[in-house]
Amino acid sequence: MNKPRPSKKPLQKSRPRAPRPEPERIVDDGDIGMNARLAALTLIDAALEKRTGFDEAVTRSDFLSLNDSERGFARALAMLVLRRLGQLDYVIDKKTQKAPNDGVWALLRIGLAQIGFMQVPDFAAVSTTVKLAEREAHTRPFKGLINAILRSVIREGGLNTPLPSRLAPDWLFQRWKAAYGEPNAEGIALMLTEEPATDLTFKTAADLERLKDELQGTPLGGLALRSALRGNIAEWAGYGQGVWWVQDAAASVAAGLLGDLTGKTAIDLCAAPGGKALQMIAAGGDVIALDRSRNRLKRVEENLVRTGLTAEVVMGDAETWEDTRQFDAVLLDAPCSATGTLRRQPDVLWATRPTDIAKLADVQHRLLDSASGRVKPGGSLIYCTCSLEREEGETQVVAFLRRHPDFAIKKPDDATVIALGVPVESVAAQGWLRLLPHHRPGGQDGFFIAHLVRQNG
Ligand SMILES: C[S@@+](CC[C@H](N)C(=O)[O-])C[C@H]1O[C@@H](n2cnc3c(N)ncnc32)[C@H](O)[C@@H]1O
Repeated sequence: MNKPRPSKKPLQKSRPRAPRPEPERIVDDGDIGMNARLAALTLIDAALEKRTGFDEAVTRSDFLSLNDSERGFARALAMLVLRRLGQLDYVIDKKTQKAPNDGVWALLRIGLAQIGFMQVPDFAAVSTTVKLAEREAHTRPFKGLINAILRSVIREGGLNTPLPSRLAPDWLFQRWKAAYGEPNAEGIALMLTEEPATDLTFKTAADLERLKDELQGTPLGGLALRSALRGNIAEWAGYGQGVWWVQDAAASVAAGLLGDLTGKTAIDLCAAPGGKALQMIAAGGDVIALDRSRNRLKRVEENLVRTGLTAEVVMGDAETWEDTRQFDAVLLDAPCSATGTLRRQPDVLWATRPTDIAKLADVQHRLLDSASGRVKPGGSLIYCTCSLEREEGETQVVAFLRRHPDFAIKKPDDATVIALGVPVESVAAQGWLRLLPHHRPGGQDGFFIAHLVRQNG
């Protein structure tokens, strides 16, 4: 099993224990049982193995053969472990003299997560974890140890909270510290433990105004609204009418920078599932939504049908797509490490390796070069990634401007920043936006966004 657990090095001093957080919504007194917990262990293993591991594991037949409540519980437990991995590993590290084997470590993680953060009675969390330990030869001898550790945490009233630097993978924390300074790195790492709210982007301001109370929403600027609702979004007001779609507030800024696109042509070169393309259409643009993934393009089609918006949908590779048209607006929301989505995808954060960032930066470089040729003179190129890594943002744009002196950065003016609800600390002196997850109260996806304009002539 591939796991980023800490070594037995001297521990940092812990902070005072935080109040016990709100438990997850799924309740289990042990009835959901062993299958769900075994499935959670499998999901966690898969998630730590590779970046797409979690998403693949939830579509496998063994997972799908579970009943609804087992699947729900397994998913919630696995996600919770991944969100709290740094904290859980910190506690296990503190409670053990010698690092236990991988199987014992994995069981302790799920046992502690249930005790610390789920509405599972403590006795059920302990007994199911011990029963799982009985099943395997390499964990059976450690039943007593598991029982003792879980009970000691219960006696202490919950889990100790480590310093923020222990919440995220150390190598990423060190990068963030080097890029943005320690307080920002800590702010980012703390966001990992937050369950994000659902942000919606509206077709029109009138729709947002009409539905904001029913959706228990807080307007975030532009056409974005943060809803306090939970549960099935298909049952929320306005979903059936297609007047909004789910999109993080920070993500909505990228297309928002293009403003009114009436009478203009636009292309989203990496369009699926379509959030930014829908925004460009709603802003009046004549839009092409291009993506190389047939499956993901189905989501674009579904979103277009539901919202009643229209675009030319094209399956193709943005780098090599042979089409000589040039556009008033080109949006490149490039494939990236997605470290900025840590609140929504903690699994991706733990499975990312430094080599992934270098490989993705190379792809982004090529996509940017190709995208530049598709911009009309005087037109706009929006480059964005939901990554916190400079190689996928700042460094990329600085190098691009050196290769393409016919482009310049357009810094958003104050009125645009205010209208789109961009936190002021997210606007860099160089003119690009570096939206960090903790810049917005309640959090947001981390994004890098640059508006590049091709000079005329
Ligand atoms: C970050 S997502 C895009 C999100 C989208 N812009 C939105 O707002 O909903 C990146 C997308 O890029 C697509 N992609 C990756 N490499 C590509 C390529 N070379 N050409 C076209 N699409 C690509 C992926 O299939 C994925 O759908």
